[in-house]
Amino acid sequence: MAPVVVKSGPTCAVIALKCPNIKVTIVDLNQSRVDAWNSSDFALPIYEPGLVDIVKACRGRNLFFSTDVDKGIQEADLIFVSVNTPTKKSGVGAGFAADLNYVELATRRIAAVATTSKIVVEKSTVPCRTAESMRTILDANSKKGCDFQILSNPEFLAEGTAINDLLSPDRVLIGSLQTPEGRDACESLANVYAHWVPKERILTVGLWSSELSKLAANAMLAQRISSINALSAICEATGANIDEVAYAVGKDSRVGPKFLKASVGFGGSCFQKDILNLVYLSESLHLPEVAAYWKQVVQLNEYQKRRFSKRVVDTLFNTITGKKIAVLGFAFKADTGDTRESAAITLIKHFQEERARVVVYDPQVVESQIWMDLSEASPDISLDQIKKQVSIAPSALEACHNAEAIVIATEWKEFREINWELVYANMNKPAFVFDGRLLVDVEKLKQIGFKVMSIGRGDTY
Ligand SMILES: NC(=O)C1=CN([C@@H]2O[C@H](COP(=O)(O)OP(=O)(O)OC[C@H]3O[C@@H](n4cnc5c(N)ncnc54)[C@H](O)[C@@H]3O)[C@@H](O)[C@H]2O)C=CC1
Ligand SMILES: O=C(O)[C@H]1O[C@H](OP(=O)(O)OP(=O)(O)OC[C@H]2O[C@@H](n3ccc(=O)[nH]c3=O)[C@H](O)[C@@H]2O)[C@H](O)[C@@H](O)[C@@H]1O
Repeated sequence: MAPVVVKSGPTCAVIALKCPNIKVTIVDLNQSRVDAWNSSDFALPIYEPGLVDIVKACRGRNLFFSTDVDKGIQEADLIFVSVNTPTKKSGVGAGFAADLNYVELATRRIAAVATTSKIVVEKSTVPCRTAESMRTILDANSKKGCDFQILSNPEFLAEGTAINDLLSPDRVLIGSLQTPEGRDACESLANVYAHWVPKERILTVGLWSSELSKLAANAMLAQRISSINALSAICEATGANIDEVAYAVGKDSRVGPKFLKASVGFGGSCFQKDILNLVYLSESLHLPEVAAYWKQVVQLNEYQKRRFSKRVVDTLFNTITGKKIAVLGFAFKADTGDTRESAAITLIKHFQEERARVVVYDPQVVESQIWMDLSEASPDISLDQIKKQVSIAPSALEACHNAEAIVIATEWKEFREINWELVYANMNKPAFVFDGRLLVDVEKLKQIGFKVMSIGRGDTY
């Protein structure tokens, strides 16, 4: 069997690793990304722990990367469509609905060039019933004798832990039409995963349930973070400690301990996008109360970021104008170079508005990405103007030099291991640490002399 993949590097690299008898070709229109996947020094387009070893083991054996989309489609029996589905920026549903243009274009291309029957797998996160639109396009445009079966197979990996998530998934979900042909297609895909995933973890359901389950899973994960972040505000006002509250609540097996870490706000390319998508779906279905419920998860997240920035300003004697603030971390979480919807972008924008001087350090995010994100966040300000206020440091130590305050925006492990005595010696006094990730040892830093403010702790100053 020869699946071809429209994008989705980590997933398909793991399929190639675990299924040496399957030829996997990842096709992407983006030449520079494909060049990076094929680069001789394995400088891959994304940073993901463990990925490079898999690509080293499989590339050229049964894993190939190409921009020749048409050839990839023609050779494949199984096609994963994993193109981007961002939030629409204009037109009907702008700011909420998913932009399905890339999915539609990829589907039309499959219909146009396929000369044999295929199983087309919807891997992108999409609104409920998108598979129906894909089937309509394929049926209306296919050649005689070409039959297309559409499956939904949502991706549940998280960035930074993608390889582990893929190697030992909690579940693999496959949705299909409940027709004999639909069930056969479902079994073919299940057989691919069965190379390494225990059978009881491969769940097969109807198409629409599968599509909705993906949005539901992300919405419920993000809802837990907004719930704990809402409680963090109460902790700060009362002297309770959010880590202790999360621990106590998470011990109830009905709640569970995961995804209860209070933070400066969730980021990443999917949580906000997928919840807004769910909000739009609910509104389209004339369910305004349901829409309002999910919308609040995103609104609370915005509030959390604003609340944190305000606490910085309030604590620094109500003004940060001209003060140097070191922002440690720019990625939306640790162990990734991805910055999409990162809380750091919003915080820096707030600090810019207060006319502070900001120095950023992140161990993985490249400089050009930081400048691009900050420019996009402040479209009315030129990059030259931004660079007068913001600079990028090559290490955490240098970022903190002569700063009045440190803001921890990403939970990189190396920030836990900083030489805090040295950092303190080189800072202006009083030296403040604002921990947006509950990362530092508060007591240790206080002993050194720092004034420490943690999310969800009112007693740490
Ligand atoms: N990034 C993640 O960790 C996860 C992403 N997802 C979902 O997977 C989908 C893809 O997400 P990302 O990989 O983050 O997006 P991305 O924006 O990083 O990559 C999408 C790629 O698709 C390519 N592309 C677009 N149209 C194409 C076409 N017609 N033919 C060939 N290539 C085409 C683009 O050049 C781009 O490189 C989204 O629906 C997202 O919600 C789901 C779970 C996890
Ligand atoms: O659809 C997707 O794209 C993916 O979205 C998330 O994965 P991801 O965004 O990569 O990373 P998460 O670990 O979920 O973190 C998201 C954000 O929440 C924050 N977070 C996470 C957990 C927590 O307890 N507290 C918290 O603030 C993280 O720092 C990060 O900013 C989901 O966890 C994946 O299951 C899903 O496949």
